Amino acid sequence: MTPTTDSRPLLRADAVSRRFGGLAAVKDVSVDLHQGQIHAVIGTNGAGKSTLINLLSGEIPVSAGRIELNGRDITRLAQPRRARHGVGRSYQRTTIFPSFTVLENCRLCAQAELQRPWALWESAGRCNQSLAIARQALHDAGLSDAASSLAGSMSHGKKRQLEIAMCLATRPRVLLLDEPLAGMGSEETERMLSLLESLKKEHAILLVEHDMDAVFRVADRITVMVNGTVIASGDPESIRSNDDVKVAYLGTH
Ligand SMILES: Nc1ncnc2c1ncn2[C@@H]1O[C@H](COP(=O)(O)OP(=O)(O)OP(=O)(O)O)[C@@H](O)[C@H]1O
Repeated sequence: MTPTTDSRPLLRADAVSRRFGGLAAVKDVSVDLHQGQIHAVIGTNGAGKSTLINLLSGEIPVSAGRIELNGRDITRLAQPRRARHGVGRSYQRTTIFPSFTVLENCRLCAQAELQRPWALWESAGRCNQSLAIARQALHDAGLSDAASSLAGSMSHGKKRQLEIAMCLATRPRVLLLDEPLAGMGSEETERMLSLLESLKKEHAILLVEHDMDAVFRVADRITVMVNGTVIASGDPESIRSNDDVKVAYLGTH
């Protein structure tokens, strides 16, 4: 069920901006992420979408604006602390450890979140808590059957699924997903879209994605960025019929 917009957002960005020298990569952008919703951010190359994710995840600091998680100001928290408070992210490029098994990849993420860095390399069997979390993450990401496969030997689509599982192993409440469908075939895309639909029940999801068919199918809300600014935000129907969006992004009148 899609929540009403007056329910409290899990993550809220209020007029965030980020400059790189003379370039305003993100300008006064506000977005709300609610549990039960997929909020897609679309825009042309260089529009500022990945920078926005980096600002929300804490990878880079804002130049201006405020970010709240569940009503709490997290603007000044660095990425590791935001992650511990429930902000998880995936990256545009695959970030798995290819020579480890699928389960080990997830266990390392779970262990990092449990803050036992001194135990990072101990055998999986001895670390029951992180192992249980990792197995749950694999289950939620639909990868239980691949637990003992070498991560590097899997298909591109399964690797992207593993990245989601690794993110889930940090037990986030918010998922910031940067192009999870990139490079996928149609079958892999379908599997990922079903996964996103099931994950939104328990999470607030921000989806940056270039595959417009997919975005318009799964998004509950869409924000359109051009040159660092938001030109439109609303439900998919209102975005599809928005004249500014048609001209600036979809390329039609
Ligand atoms: N670390 C950085 N230093 C300087 N400029 C940057 C940095 N990161 C991003 N930019 C610039 O900020 C602008 C926005 O980049 P960003 O990667 O956020 O766009 P995007 O919408 O994610 O693009 P794409 O769809 O191609 O991934 C671009 O002009 C980019 O060159």
